[in-house]
Amino acid sequence: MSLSLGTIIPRIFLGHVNTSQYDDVATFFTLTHVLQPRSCFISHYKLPYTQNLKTHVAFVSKFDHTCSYPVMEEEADTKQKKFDFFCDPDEKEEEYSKELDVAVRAVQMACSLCQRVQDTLISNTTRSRTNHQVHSKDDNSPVTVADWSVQAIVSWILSECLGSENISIVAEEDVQTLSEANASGLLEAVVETVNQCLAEAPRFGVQKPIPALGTSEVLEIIRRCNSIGGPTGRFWVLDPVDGTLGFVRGDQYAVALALIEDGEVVLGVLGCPNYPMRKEWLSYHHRYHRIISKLTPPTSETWNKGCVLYAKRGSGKAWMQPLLHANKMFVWPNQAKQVTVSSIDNPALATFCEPVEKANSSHSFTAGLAHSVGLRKQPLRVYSMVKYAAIARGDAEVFMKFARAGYKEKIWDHAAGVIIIQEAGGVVTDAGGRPLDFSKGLYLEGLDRGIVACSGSTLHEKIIDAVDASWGSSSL
Ligand SMILES: Nc1ncnc2c1ncn2[C@@H]1O[C@H](COP(=O)(O)OS(=O)(=O)O)[C@@H](OP(=O)(O)O)[C@H]1O
Ligand SMILES: [Mg+2]
Repeated sequence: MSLSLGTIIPRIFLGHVNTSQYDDVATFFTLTHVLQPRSCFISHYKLPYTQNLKTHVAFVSKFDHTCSYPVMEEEADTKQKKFDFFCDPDEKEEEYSKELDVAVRAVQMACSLCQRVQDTLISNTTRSRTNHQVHSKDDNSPVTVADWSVQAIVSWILSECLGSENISIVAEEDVQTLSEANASGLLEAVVETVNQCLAEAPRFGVQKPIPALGTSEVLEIIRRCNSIGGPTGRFWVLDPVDGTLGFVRGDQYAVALALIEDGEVVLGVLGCPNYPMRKEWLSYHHRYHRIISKLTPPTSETWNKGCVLYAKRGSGKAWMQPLLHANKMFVWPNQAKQVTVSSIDNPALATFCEPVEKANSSHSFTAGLAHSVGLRKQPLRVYSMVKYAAIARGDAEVFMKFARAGYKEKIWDHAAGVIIIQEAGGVVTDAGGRPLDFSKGLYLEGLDRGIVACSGSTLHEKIIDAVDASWGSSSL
């Protein structure tokens, strides 16, 4: 077993630790009754130990709490017994805990990075923004320093904390633009943004890189997020800045990270840095919220705008944390509260949300559906996966998206949001009522017409029936 940042140590462990990357070779003895829960993370590259073979001291840490524990020597014939203990049924509950913990910290850091970049973007003039900070992709959608920088830091944190040999990531950005000869200014800005963010890592309980990352390392950590997904194995899915249009306009956007195993989403983490303190403000452009926040500054005790939502498959629970305040230390679970979907099932009282851009979803088709099922309120048009967050938090009841024919939905635009809604008690399917299929590579292949997410099955069934009834006469 070789140790690195993020190595998991069973509470009961017998064996030798190969620390060949360091000066010493440590003999590692059983860690008996030392940790609750039964696993911990090594947060120091160096594992100090005494020369005394009977009483070793391991410095272990579950991110924030660095402690030292006496380690007792064990007899070799107890090995099997210890192994059985390690595989007890409680282990199930621990499944993906380490991944979730790391993913939430990564998304918290990403949100902090994005807030900084968005503040700079909207305070700069339109001219300088166009020239330096916002770029167009081949499909004319915008991409910013924040997209590449978030991809870099998430890639770095997952690899450092979970072991790079196990990390496979599907993510939205590639390094083509950054690698072009005329992109040196942009690349420099990305490297600076990445290092500025990672310098803050200890506040989030993550070790920072020493020395800071160089240009080629930053390019490499972005580039290696080039997995293509598929039906088997484990891979992460990242949308570094979902709703980039909302982001550059100073409005809503999200950071979305999910873990997929054998084609199923098993973890979802969704950062919504501009989620307002009051749900009614979702329907206003974010600049109103900025003005209001300035008039009534939040105290450290109140829930500021912005949150991170997360859920583990099969837990039946979804959670929400506030973003970490400046100068505060992240201590798990960082004031997390459970969230559940709304109990409203009367369409007349329900709120439905949809994409802001009518190019992304037919507003006229959803208006017809809304009318036929009796949804009476104005649609809530919000950029990005913040719509999924609104359903999971109980702030809206329905989300519908009907893209133009031929558009293929990407897995990173939905994975994190889908599992969070499902674990919060809601339902998400395609317009034929079938689950979204994350096992077919980068796209939601086979998606039937559109996506319908609801707080409950009553509303969901009504909408699915209405789609069938009106599809033939639609122009989609
Ligand atoms: N033509 C078309 N049709 C459907 N969907 C599209 C289309 N073009 C882009 N996209 C994807 O939509 C993501 C933006 O989120 P939304 O779909 O919620 O739209 S909106 O931003 O609120 O208008 C957006 O995510 P980001 O690229 O991360 O911003 C895209 O992946
Ligand atoms: Mg997206």
